[in-house]
Amino acid sequence: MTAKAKIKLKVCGMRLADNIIDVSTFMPDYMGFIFFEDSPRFVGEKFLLPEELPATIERVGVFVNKSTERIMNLLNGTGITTVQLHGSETVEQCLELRQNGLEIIKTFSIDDDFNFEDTKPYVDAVDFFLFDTKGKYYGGNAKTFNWNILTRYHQQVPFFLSGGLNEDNIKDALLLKDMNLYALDVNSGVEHQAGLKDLNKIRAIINILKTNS
Ligand SMILES: O=C(O)c1ccccc1N[C@@H]1O[C@H](COP(=O)(O)O)[C@@H](O)[C@H]1O
Repeated sequence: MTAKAKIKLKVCGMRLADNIIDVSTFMPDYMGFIFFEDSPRFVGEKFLLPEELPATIERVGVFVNKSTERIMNLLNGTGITTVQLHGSETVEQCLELRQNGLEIIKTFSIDDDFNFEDTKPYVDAVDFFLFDTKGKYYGGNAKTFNWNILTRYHQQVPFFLSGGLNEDNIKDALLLKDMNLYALDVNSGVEHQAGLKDLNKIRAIINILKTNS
């Protein structure tokens, strides 16, 4: 019998060097950096990661409807090799970015009417899906969706779960682990203010993950 893999943690929306280093002491599996100008968590045009950031923490660039050329330019010199595509990016663009050596996380915004057939064309073009709550904003809506909808998911591609995750609901999110859940993605639910993460909330989440997965 093979042991089930531990559910991974991604802390997204990081932008301030000191806060990045402080959060890195908890060793989340992934950290996300938002390259979307309209977000309060936008990292800015000339973003560079602090050199002290441990190499074992995977870095993810989050983009919304940017061209491949623009994504490659923005990532140049950052060392980021995974992208989270959080808009209506096509299968063709996912393949193109893969050909440029990037790992692909493709987001789908979920509401009660979401049809998981829409994810099928992407199966061979991405590494992971990310299921986030459909809301007013592209991301960072701070709301959960009805996770029961995931029973309709075909489970071919491992997925990140996001949308309003926090220390009060993360234990329930872990109950999805038999559905090809790969990682939990926290953002606004662990903040003092947009882009500034609360270390106590991160610590609480790490402890819940340690004792429940
Ligand atoms: O956080 C943002 O401002 C943002 C803007 C544009 C695209 C994605 C964004 N964040 C992503 O949204 C989800 C859910 O966040 P939350 O937990 O509901 O705050 C998460 O994957 C972030 O990466």
